Amino acid sequence: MYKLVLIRHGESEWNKANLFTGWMDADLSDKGIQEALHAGRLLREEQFVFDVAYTSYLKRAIKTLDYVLEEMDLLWIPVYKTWRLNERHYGALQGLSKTTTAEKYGEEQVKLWRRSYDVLPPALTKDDDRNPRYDVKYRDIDDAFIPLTESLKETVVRVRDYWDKEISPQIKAGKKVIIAAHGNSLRALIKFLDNLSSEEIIDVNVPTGTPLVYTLDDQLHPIAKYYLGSEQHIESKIQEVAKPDKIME
Ligand SMILES: Cc1ccc(S(=O)(=O)Nc2cc3c(c(O)c2O)C(=O)c2ccccc2C3=O)cc1
Repeated sequence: MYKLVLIRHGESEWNKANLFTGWMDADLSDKGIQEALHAGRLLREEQFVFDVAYTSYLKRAIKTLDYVLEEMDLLWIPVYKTWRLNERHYGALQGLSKTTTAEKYGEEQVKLWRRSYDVLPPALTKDDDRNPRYDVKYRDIDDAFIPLTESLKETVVRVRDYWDKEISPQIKAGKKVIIAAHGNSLRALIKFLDNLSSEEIIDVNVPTGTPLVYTLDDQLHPIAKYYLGSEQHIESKIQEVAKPDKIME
């Protein structure tokens, strides 16, 4: 049996402004920093220990992990950063507000996108300065892997690829793993971990800054999972992300 801990980054400045973020590298808000510190304290109090950590190339997840590991006095463990754990790419919606999105694309289109698993938002054009190709973080990545838009379906493919090749062998080797990532990259992981359909995953929404603890069997199938924290705290975090105008990223 193995334990695996997942944590969605704390609130970012763009979450606070309610803007589509995706691969834009928004920083944590003060509230997001406090969420990360609180998660680290909870994990320390429950005497969790990790041997290795994974996160994305985006600072809101990297810093969440850093604050958690600092609270646990585990800044010394290996941390692997990968674009494959990045948030879902929202294409040309990145940077838009709820009002602008509805004005530009209409309420009906927004309703369709919200409940879809494989519908692509409008793509960035190659010359758009938001194209990850122009970001030094992704300079070593083949053009074929650089997204100009993604649906959750594409996010599942890249997250599963990394899970199968890098993370699951470490867990099977007995390493205690924590993954700090994003709303949709964690939904992608949960989809195949829990063997959920593309309809079931639409309603899954991971609270921010709240450790999700999995117990996995020898084949890495979930036996149990629970959120760490007081019942009241967990309920309030679940309510926070359940609000209809909160994007799941
Ligand atoms: C920045 C922002 C835009 C729209 C909203 S919303 O109140 O309409 N709720 C909403 C909207 C969406 C989404 C959503 O979860 C949501 O709550 C999406 O998941 C989504 C996924 C891919 C493309 C578009 C969307 C989407 O427009 C909230 C915040």
